[in-house]
Amino acid sequence: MAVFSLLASLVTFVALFVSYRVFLAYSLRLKASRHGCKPARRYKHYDPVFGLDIFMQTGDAITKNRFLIEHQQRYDNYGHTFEALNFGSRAIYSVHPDNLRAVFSKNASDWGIQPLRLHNMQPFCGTGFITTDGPAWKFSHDLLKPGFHKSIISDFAPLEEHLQMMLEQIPKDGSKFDLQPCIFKLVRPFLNLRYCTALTWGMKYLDMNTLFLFGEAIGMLSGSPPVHAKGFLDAFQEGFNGCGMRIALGPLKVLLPKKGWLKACSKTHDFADVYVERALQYRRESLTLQTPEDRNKQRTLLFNMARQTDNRVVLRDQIIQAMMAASETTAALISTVFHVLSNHPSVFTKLRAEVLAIEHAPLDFDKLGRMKYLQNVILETLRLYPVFPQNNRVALRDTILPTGGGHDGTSPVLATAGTLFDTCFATLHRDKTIWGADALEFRPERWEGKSKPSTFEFMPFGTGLRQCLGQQKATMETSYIVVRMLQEFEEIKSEDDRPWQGQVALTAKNANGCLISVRPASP
Ligand code: HEM
Repeated sequence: MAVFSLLASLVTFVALFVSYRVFLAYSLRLKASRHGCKPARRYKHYDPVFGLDIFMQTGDAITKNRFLIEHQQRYDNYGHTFEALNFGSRAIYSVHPDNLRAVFSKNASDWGIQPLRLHNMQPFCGTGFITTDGPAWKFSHDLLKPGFHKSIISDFAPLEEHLQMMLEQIPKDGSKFDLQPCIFKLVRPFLNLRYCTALTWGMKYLDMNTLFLFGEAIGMLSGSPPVHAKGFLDAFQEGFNGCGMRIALGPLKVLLPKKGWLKACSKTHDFADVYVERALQYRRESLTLQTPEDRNKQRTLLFNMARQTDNRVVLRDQIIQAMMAASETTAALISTVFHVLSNHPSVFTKLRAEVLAIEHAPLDFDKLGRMKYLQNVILETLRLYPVFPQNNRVALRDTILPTGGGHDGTSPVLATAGTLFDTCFATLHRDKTIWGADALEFRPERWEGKSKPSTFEFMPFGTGLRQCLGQQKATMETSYIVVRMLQEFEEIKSEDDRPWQGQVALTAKNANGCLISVRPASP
């Protein structure tokens, strides 16, 4: 009797569940047809159940530095918008500006990142602007924002100091060298100390971003890291990579070993806690901090957050996430600018003329900002080689993308809650329907005309509420380094015939480095 009643309950449950699913499917279809929605073109999967083939192809493309090419080919084959399976769930791939407007701006509250990231990244970096949506994101954003004020990020003195050390070491006899690792040491937040000590030239242990983030170049200038930083660099990298792997592997992440990763997370926390304690101490003493050195301590991003909260976990989470956001970004941009300049002598000559015209007067934000050709070179570099080439969101509720559906790809597309939206800025920025027939050419002059691309046609720093807070800092530091290098060298020549090949982790840089030779400016 008990078995019978158990069976009956089970059957009722299954019937209710099936009816609910049917009702859901029906109401969704109704909603879709009411808005004229049609499905987008379907990716032809070999695995039609989970779509593991696309996952494997993407992994293979990453290891062969063909990730961006693979994406471009998919869009060439399927058009601006298509759908595919993502571990059995639905994913919509789109580089259509109207869809980007919907996802990043108009209907941005329908889309988020928390369901994708928080559970995968929390042990490493907790809750912050990278891992949350809604009020939690807003809280983090508001904490960070004051730390990016122009008055804080416009001091180029530390950058010049580090640049001088690099300049001393650059071979000036016309021999070829790789500028990329050198630049990465200049502005990269975290240096692999083992790698740096192995280099015979370049600036040792320098770090612009850690200075900005928490006020210390982690032992780089002295050549030995402080005790609390021992092992930190490896731990941070392992923790960060572990987050990326967990997101990429989706449900397969259970296969990843956890113990080592958690240890790396904990090591990263211990390191960050040291700076959090210091920032809180400055907060307590802030009224008595009077000297210029003290005021410098107050210019860090962490101190600016500690002014607003004394919650240690909040501060730790934010500063680790800020380290992640800053990681390799400016360095990748600077290094790519030199790649293009060394490969385009006429651009180099034109830019150098602009640089020489300002003579050696001190450089500041306004002066650099007014150098039109310089800014156009940077924009054009970000167009063809965006540092963040790809981005994604997940639908938090049922919502509609304005285009991409039906045979001609112009009907709206229904995205049900949980649908992944994936876009590729590298493809968007090379779209001939937006940029014209010469879209693949590096031509800074294209930015001189009156008609500028819309925010949804060119978005190297993202757009909408989550737009990059470090944009001005990154572009001004890049401007500064480029101007100073062109003051120092009258020729920067490429020593590499290979094209730029995107090595994509979170950011993209040239897999082949930046092999150049230089000729110092005649006195
Ligand atoms: C060339 C350099 C850089 C590029 C191309 C870049 C790009 C981006 C992009 C595309 C986003 C939006 C992410 C999204 O919508 O999901 C973003 C957000 C952000 N970036 Fe950058 N970034 C750069 C440098 C930096 C630097 C140096 C910092 C300094 C710490 C920084 C801090 C941030 C922050 C805090 C956010 C999140 C803003 C928010 O959600 O409120 N970025 N960045």
